[in-house]
Amino acid sequence: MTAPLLIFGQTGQVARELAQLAPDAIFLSRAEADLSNPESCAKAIHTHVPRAVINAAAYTAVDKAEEEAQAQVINGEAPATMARAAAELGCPFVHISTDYVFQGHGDAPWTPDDPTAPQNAYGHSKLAGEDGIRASGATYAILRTSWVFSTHGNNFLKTMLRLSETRDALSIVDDQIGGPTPAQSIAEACLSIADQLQKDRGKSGTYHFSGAPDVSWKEFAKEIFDTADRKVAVSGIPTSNYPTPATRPLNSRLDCSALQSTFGILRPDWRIATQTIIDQLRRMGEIE
Ligand SMILES: NC(=O)C1=CN([C@@H]2O[C@H](COP(=O)(O)OP(=O)(O)OC[C@H]3O[C@@H](n4cnc5c(N)ncnc54)[C@H](OP(=O)(O)O)[C@@H]3O)[C@@H](O)[C@H]2O)C=CC1
Ligand SMILES: Cc1cn([C@H]2C[C@H](O)[C@@H](COP(=O)(O)OP(=O)(O)O[C@H]3O[C@@H](C)C(=O)[C@@H](O)[C@H]3O)O2)c(=O)[nH]c1=O
Ligand SMILES: [Mg+2]
Repeated sequence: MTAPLLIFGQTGQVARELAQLAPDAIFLSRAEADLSNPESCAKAIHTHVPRAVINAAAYTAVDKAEEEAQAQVINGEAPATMARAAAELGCPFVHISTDYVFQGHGDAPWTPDDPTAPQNAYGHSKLAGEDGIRASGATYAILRTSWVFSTHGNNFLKTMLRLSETRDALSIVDDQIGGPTPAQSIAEACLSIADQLQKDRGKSGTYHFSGAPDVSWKEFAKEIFDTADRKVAVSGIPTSNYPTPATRPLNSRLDCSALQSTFGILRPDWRIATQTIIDQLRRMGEIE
């Protein structure tokens, strides 16, 4: 019998897509492994002796993270502790990180080696997790992605569809640019990376992965409304006109070429997934 694939997270956007693609994997809920108790996560890895570990759990409420110390433990300490346990067993560790580790100046796509400078507490917590994993001694892949959306959970696409039920005009920031990324594509990438790392530990490292083309949140919103046949007038506003507790980077473009050359994984066109997800939400009766 081959050892199982062990996945932290069960209810999140990426975790649910992983469950579709890898039904035989073991998925750990918060009750089974609570990331606010990192040792419980290390223990789970030692109990299951997996062939690889994927961490799809995280604290993702960006504004709330500004005042919740828990985010630092869940995103910072837990992944580092998991990676050390994986190193002890010699199994690869695949982890998802974020564009929010970057400062966000300029307009060039960030490469994996570019200097990081998070602008908010969530970004700091995710960078701490990355640093801990890189220092763990594990064979690892840190996959930085951005603007994740799917039929499940909380995401910008679902927020826009919800707002369109009651609003005929919306103001959306048009000076934050990035790549919306379907959760399903991230799940596919994580599974392929886990398999490839098992065969070739030399691929260990930090990589970028986001949907193409890069757009502003306003352009993403417009595509969502066009695709779902919603009549909403969208006007672009600068970030300064949409104050939030957490500062977001303006330039979230990610250079994904290293992932392509090392793992053969291409950027997905997020417009195709937008159509697919809206069709699915209709079939599920969640939208008209
Ligand atoms: N969402 C986005 O736009 C982006 C996400 N990312 C990263 O991608 C990864 C996946 O994100 P996504 O799928 O959107 O996340 P979601 O917010 O959809 O899901 C988060 C998951 O983490 C679990 N979780 C949260 N806290 C704990 C805890 N203390 N112990 C155990 N499990 C916990 C949640 O479980 P429960 O249901 O019990 O709360 C849930 O299953 C994360 O690492 C995130 O940082 C990167 C860039 C963009
Ligand atoms: C609802 C709304 C949002 N916005 C803006 C606010 C923000 O800049 C942008 C997106 O809003 P959100 O709250 O979805 O963004 P946010 O939760 O910050 O999304 C981020 O989540 C974390 C987990 C990540 O790692 C990032 O990659 C990114 O996806 O849209 C408007 O301009 N008008 C609106 O009516
Ligand atoms: Mg959010």
